[in-house]
Amino acid sequence: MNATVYRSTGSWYDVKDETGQLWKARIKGVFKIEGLSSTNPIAVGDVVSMEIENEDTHIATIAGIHDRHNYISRQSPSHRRQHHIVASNLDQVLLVATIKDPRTSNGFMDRFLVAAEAYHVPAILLINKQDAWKEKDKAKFEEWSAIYSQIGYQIMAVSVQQGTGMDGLHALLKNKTTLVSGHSGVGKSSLLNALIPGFTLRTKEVSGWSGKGMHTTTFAEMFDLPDGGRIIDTPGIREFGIVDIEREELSHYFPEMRAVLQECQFNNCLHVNEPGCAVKQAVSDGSISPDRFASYLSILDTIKENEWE
Ligand SMILES: Nc1nc2c(ncn2[C@@H]2O[C@H](COP(=O)(O)OP(=O)(O)OP(=O)(O)O)[C@@H](O)[C@H]2O)c(=O)[nH]1
Ligand SMILES: [Zn+2]
Repeated sequence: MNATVYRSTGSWYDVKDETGQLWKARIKGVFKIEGLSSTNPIAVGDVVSMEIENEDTHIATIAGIHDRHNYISRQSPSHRRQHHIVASNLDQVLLVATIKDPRTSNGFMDRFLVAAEAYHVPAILLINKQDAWKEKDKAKFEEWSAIYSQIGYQIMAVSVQQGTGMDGLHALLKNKTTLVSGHSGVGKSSLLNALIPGFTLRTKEVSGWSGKGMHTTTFAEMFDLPDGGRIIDTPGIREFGIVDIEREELSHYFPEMRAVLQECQFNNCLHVNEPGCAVKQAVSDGSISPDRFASYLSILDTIKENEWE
């Protein structure tokens, strides 16, 4: 029987079978996913084949894993050469961001988009707290909207608190598996509460009193949407690592640069100060946003640093 992984807590997984029944499952045997050394053999979103161990207690064994369409991983903090798979089989990733209180930086959004490109997952930018915008904030949204929609990203404004823009969001999420991300304070919890019935309850249930304080789970968790579709929450994960990107390939993850870089004079052009650079030309004639180019240079810099570590 096939089942989908909804939650992972160490060696146990919550899986849902095709009839919608939940099971507590553990792995039988050894899993090795070729070409990738990961700290977790199974991740949220994985489709597994499951064998029932105990019908009454709903305990099952995971006997195999189906090929992943895609996945998002990050570098393991303790083992730099190993990856931790955050989630798999995603239709899209959604970044919750804000223009004020707090202001999400362009750099942060662009790093998210580069990661999404590198993992081949479509990305959506959801700009929350529209209700709090003054004229200059509206202007900022218009500016972002022009930049990002022109290069092919969905960007939309909402107020989770007031419910504005939520119809459009529901339409985007319907029947899709969407991983939701965002830094602290942007209203991600408020959003998930609005989308997922019982979200607060579920979160409380997985947290516990450890003696040192409430510990909240840092595992990704998947939830069903009432109208079809699934949401993956990644508590505690602030940013996906841009793992394994070479300096020479970074510009391929900026769609607007990808479109012109064949015209650079040198085919290994990094678009920094090489002569005959089509990307720099596009920045100066206004067809590539200077903010996006600044993000490119700043990410390029961090890749340079990594090489020396
Ligand atoms: N004005 C306004 N405030 C909002 C909106 N959505 C959420 N907030 C507020 O923003 C603050 C942060 O919201 P949370 O939902 O806790 O944000 P979070 O991103 O989960 O943040 P952490 O819990 O720190 O990870 C709260 O005070 C919310 O009431 C909105 O649409 N408009
Ligand atoms: Zn160039």
